[in-house]
Amino acid sequence: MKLVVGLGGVTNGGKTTLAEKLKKLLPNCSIIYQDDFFKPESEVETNERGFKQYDVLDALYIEEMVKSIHAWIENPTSSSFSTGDSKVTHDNLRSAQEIHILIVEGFLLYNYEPLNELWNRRYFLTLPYEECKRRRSTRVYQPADPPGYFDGHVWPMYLKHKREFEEKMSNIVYLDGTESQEELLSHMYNDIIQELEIQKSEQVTA
Ligand SMILES: Nc1ncnc2c1ncn2[C@@H]1O[C@H](COP(=O)(O)OP(=O)(O)OP(=O)(O)O)[C@@H](O)[C@H]1O
Ligand SMILES: NC(=O)c1ccc[n+]([C@@H]2O[C@H](CO)[C@@H](O)[C@H]2O)c1
Repeated sequence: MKLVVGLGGVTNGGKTTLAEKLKKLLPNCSIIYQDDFFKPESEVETNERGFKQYDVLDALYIEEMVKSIHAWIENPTSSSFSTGDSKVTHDNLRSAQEIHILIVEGFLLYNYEPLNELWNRRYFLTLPYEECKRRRSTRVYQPADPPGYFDGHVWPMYLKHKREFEEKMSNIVYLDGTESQEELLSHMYNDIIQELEIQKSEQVTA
């Protein structure tokens, strides 16, 4: 059984932290990081205000990411998807060897149509503007955010993309990024376990 999980959400919402904690708990769990598919700086466009356009699909080799997801679906045990040591704690997950879970984490997952048929479950981490801006100001990207970048590019693009996918899809599980890491972990873990149980019962009845 394979489960492809989208963990989307706002920048600095805690996606990487949460994905890595989940991987330790879930059986045969791999992660694909959308940030690994950014184009080099020289290929990212600059707008008339001098802002590099990083928070748009065009800044990413998104087709390569789609290929990586397909490669995992074809062969989830391949060595290019490290699964680490998981501790299967849930009693009902007896046949853990047969379960393979892929978490794809990224800030722009639900605005690219070819990806939308791949998700078994979609999550989306949110933060209020102030908290997002505060967390982002403590991070150093390569290249670093120039002054005014958050208000002039990052946040408006976040709102635009969120509005666009919300017009088209409704089955998204929202996670409040201001909750503690433990709360977020247990929320998402329990939800994934439930989803696995549903898939298992569907397999039995099929
Ligand atoms: N639940 C939480 N509560 C408070 N702070 C958190 C929480 N989860 C993560 N953080 C902190 O927020 C910052 C961003 O976390 P993380 O790198 O996991 O986010 P991200 O969504 O992957 O970010 P990005 O994709 O923009 O790089 C880090 O400093 C992290 O320690
Ligand atoms: N990884 C990169 O190349 C890079 C460079 C500049 C900015 N970013 C930011 O990463 C966030 C997504 O995690 C986006 O908000 C980008 O602005 C990434």
